[in-house]
Amino acid sequence: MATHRSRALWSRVMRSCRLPGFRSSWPRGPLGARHLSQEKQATETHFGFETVSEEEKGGKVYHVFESVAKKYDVMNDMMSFGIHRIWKDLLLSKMHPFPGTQLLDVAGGTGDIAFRFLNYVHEQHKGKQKRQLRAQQNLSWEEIAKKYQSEEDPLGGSRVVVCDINKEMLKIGKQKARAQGHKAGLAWVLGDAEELPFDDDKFDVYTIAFGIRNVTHIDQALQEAHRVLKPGGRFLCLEFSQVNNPLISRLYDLYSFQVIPVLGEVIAGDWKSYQYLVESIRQFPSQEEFKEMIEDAGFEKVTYESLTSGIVAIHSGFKL
Ligand SMILES: COc1cc(O)cc(C/C=C(\C)CC/C=C(\C)CC/C=C(\C)CC/C=C(\C)CC/C=C(\C)CC/C=C(\C)CC/C=C(\C)CC/C=C(\C)CC/C=C(\C)CCC=C(C)C)c1O
Ligand SMILES: C[S@@+](CC[C@H](N)C(=O)[O-])C[C@H]1O[C@@H](n2cnc3c(N)ncnc32)[C@H](O)[C@@H]1O
Repeated sequence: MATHRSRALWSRVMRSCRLPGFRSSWPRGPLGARHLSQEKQATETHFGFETVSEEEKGGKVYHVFESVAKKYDVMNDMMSFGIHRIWKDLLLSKMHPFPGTQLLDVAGGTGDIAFRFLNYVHEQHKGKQKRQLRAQQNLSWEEIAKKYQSEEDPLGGSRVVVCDINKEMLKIGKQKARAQGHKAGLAWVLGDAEELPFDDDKFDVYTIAFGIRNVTHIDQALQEAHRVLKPGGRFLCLEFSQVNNPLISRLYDLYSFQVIPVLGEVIAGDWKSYQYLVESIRQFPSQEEFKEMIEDAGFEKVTYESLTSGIVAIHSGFKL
């Protein structure tokens, strides 16, 4: 059994070695449309390096996340050596939510961004409470104790809605929320980024972390982000991007194609989903191309910051 498994693994490693080594020769662009004839562009898209119909793609993406949900968090720590945590923390520092912020985290999966948000606003609120108490000089110890124990909202009115298309990812997210003691200020909604189940002008911030790459019509998801944000609201996206240092790019490619699917097989028993992950990263537009797409959806003051040599980037835009 073990021999069969390791032989199968090895044959997959060898097959993956035949993949092109340089990103510049791979099809790029949000629809991977470079090789498609004009009349096919409306109905065909890519799923990793595979060309599939637009109708097929959603189901395939659903299957990937249904399959990886249970091992999703451990895989992220293993693949990125924990670096994905730093990227997510940086997204929160960039957001720097104000008291009362209403956040929508789309493709929120197992809740990493939402939990960071809740911890951030909780700490912020505690800090504010302490400063207020220090400023009130003549309080008795009873009054101080009462203020600490008061039923006041510990989040200062901030709320987060996690929206994801995948039931299994949300299920794991809810389990994590219970384990981490998050109850208040958090809602889970099953929904599609391309057709959000929310009214217009509802949220102060929209985040999407490692999600938009998986959406079939990225332009539609961006328009939906714009629709549900209040005027003055902010769009923030953390996503894989283009590495600009040639040496790091070469090592990263080697690591991506030779190591990540192997980790996927060994840890999650799922080579294909992790092959899809690395291929989908190569299909996603560069920092500048994605910036243009965000502007096309109506966002203004669009900027981005590349992190870890451009392995990922955080894009930001405002609905003005
Ligand atoms: C299905 O869809 C998904 C599933 C998911 O679970 C998650 C997602 C969404 C994704 C995330 C939330 C984040 C996931 C993170 C990543 C995909 C990885 C990002 C990668 C990094 C941060 C590491 C960057 C790596 C490099 C810059 C390349 C450096 C690489 C090397 C020195 C090794 C070169 C590799 C080879 C020569 C290939 C053969 C090597 C071996 C067989 C030995 C293996 C060696 C190691 C394991 C050690 C490698 C050491 C490093 C990579 C050190 C890196 C340190 C820094 C970058 C500071 C989702 O959509
Ligand atoms: C790589 S995970 C990211 C999860 C989380 N944001 C994080 O940073 O760990 C991608 C998520 O996107 C979700 N997703 C894919 N297509 C979607 C769509 N059309 N609408 C909403 N969520 C989608 C998947 O179900 C999955 O949970």
